[in-house]
Amino acid sequence: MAPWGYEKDNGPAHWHKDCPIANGKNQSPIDLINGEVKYDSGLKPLTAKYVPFSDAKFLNNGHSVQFQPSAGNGSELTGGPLAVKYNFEQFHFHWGNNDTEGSEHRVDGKMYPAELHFVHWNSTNPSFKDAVGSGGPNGLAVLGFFLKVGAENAALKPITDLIPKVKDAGTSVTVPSNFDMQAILPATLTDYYTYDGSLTTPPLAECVKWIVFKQPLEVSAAQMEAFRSVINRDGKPMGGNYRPPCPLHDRAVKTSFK
Ligand SMILES: COc1ccc([C@H]2OC(=S)NC2=O)c(OC)c1
Ligand SMILES: [Zn+2]
Repeated sequence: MAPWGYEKDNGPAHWHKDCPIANGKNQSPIDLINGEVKYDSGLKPLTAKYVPFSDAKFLNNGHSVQFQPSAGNGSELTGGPLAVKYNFEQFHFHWGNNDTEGSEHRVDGKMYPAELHFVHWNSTNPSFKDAVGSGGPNGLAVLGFFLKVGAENAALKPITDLIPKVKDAGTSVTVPSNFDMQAILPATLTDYYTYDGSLTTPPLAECVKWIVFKQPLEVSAAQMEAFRSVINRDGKPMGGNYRPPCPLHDRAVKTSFK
């Protein structure tokens, strides 16, 4: 099989050939159906502490654009549905070629123009890679933020301004050390959906505690156009780099809100 992608000949319907777990019972993304979720009063507040990065890269890996600090930077996530501390690893995006599509998760069937994933790994593992392979849904904790078109996102501007420098697959650029990642997050990390799921691209490992926020972040039309100018490893626009929803099977989706 050609390396996996999102085209007709290598897209999500083909992934099971190299990754049989694609047809597993804990796959992501899913459609978050409000009539089927259950409020869980036991969910604690989430705390994310992102410390300034000395050397971080913004890169085009052929299927997304990704912010990646050097390992062991000390940024961490605790609370919510998480039993232990998780270390920040990277954040990246999924988006569409128009405003009606692009997010991986959906809410009552609605897609947003993009979705931002903040990736963290369970600190009881020696590394991110070990956490991915640790088995069970507590290896990674991924915060999912929907993006909708509106006001310019000043916190994401230092990143979206770098996009022209990573237009082509395999390119990367150093991120200015004054980039404040904490500013991207809403002031309080409340109102989220949480469920056990997987990576949304190969290897599709079922190692993710998902935390998807109900309130979308806003980005400007110009910022969305910046994402749509990115080219993938096949030399085509990267937009459309989202997996369609997977069956819920017998999983429960809990909410921190009524
Ligand atoms: C080996 O590391 C990986 C591999 C794939 C993914 C995909 O799974 C989700 S979620 N988004 C993705 O693009 C990943 O993200 C955490 C990390
Ligand atoms: Zn992702």
